[in-house]
Amino acid sequence: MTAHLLTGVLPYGEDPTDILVLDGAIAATGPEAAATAPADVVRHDLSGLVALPGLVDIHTHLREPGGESAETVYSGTRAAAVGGYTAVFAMANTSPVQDNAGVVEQVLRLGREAGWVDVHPVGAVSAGLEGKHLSEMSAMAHSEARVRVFSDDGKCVSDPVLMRRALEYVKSFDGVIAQHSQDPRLTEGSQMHEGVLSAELGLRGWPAVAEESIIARDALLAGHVGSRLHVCHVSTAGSVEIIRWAKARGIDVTAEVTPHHLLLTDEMARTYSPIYKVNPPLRTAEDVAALREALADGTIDVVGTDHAPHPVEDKDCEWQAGAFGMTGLETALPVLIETMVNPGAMTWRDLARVMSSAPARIGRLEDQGQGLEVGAPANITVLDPQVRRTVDGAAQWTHSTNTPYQGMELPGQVLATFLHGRPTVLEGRPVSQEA
Ligand SMILES: NC(=O)N[C@@H](CC(=O)O)C(=O)O
Ligand SMILES: [Zn+2]
Ligand SMILES: [Zn+2]
Repeated sequence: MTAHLLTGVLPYGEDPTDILVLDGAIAATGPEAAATAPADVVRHDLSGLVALPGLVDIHTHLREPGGESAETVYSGTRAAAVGGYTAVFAMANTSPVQDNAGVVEQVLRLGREAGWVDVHPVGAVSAGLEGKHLSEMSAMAHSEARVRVFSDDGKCVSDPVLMRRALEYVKSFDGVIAQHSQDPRLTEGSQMHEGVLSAELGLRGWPAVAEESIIARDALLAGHVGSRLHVCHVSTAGSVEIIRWAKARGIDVTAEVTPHHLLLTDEMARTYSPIYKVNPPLRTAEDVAALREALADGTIDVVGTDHAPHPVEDKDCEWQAGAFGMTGLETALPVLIETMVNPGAMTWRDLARVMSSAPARIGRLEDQGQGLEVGAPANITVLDPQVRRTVDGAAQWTHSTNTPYQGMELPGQVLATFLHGRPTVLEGRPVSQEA
């Protein structure tokens, strides 16, 4: 395997050093890196650029099988690599659903063939995402895909008995239930955040309580059975309070926030453009402030993109008819720099925690999220935090164009990504994996 020498990088934005990548691992840093490099090492001058451990996305929709008009495993994982990711958890709401060993192994294989990032299929909680009976959880856990994260994401596991059983069941293989917290009865026909603005715009509201009541219930259930709960895409200040309370009680709960909920508000609905239609909906400025604070203080553990590509026809329509979801893999890091790092709310080390090590731990990954120490697997992303770029959906690598940041200027660009010692991105562009 080719050796790579990354010269002049700033690990976690700190002191400059060289990093030697050899046989898929970080072999040496500092003066030793160049001194011990083999003669045929490939040198990359990355002076002054920030190096972070490869990012891990706990919440990605790759859409394959079944949704190839929006994304494929290939296009989605290539977009992930360009965004600085080295691993993604692929959500189960595909067609057929990832609710058995055969489908999760198919997604695993497609991910390996593509070679852009490590793909970890999420298993559905219920058969067919129907919320009635448990899926083949154990078969998925013990399959080659080694599934540890289970979710009906897109739908809420609303039946408390089924949720309790799922929480109990995953304990035997150290799994976690990742819940899409949305009470279905309280959100029938909902279009946007329920508040002053939904009344003004005449769009049916999605109340905060529909999220918060499910989180409270699930936290109590997880505590009761002594299991692990992960809360997907937390979007309200009230949810943050409940999670803080649950953690203080010692309940094993982790929480995730999306980049879009850290930056955008329900005000975007004034455009009536379904590009801003997402589940859970964009909330108020007060909610955004509470989410940022919770991410900084550790109440919210991770950033998950909830990358949700949709074909043009499902977004180029009136609000009511539009699909829920927005793309996010190629803009997550820029949005986090804009909302958390540049304002001084988080350091690069904090960012590495919420975008790499914590999601790897929640998903029980062994070869991701270990940092930039000698001996760690060489999963590395190198970015220029100074450059500012205007987002253009048509120029992104994802197959879909439903980015909510179209035309916005955001800081930061990933210039290089290394996956197990092999470059997947150089000079900001994907490196052909054909060789
Ligand atoms: N976030 C969304 O608005 N949509 C997601 C489903 C989900 O994450 O709940 C999708 O699959 O399109
Ligand atoms: Zn969801
Ligand atoms: Zn999702």
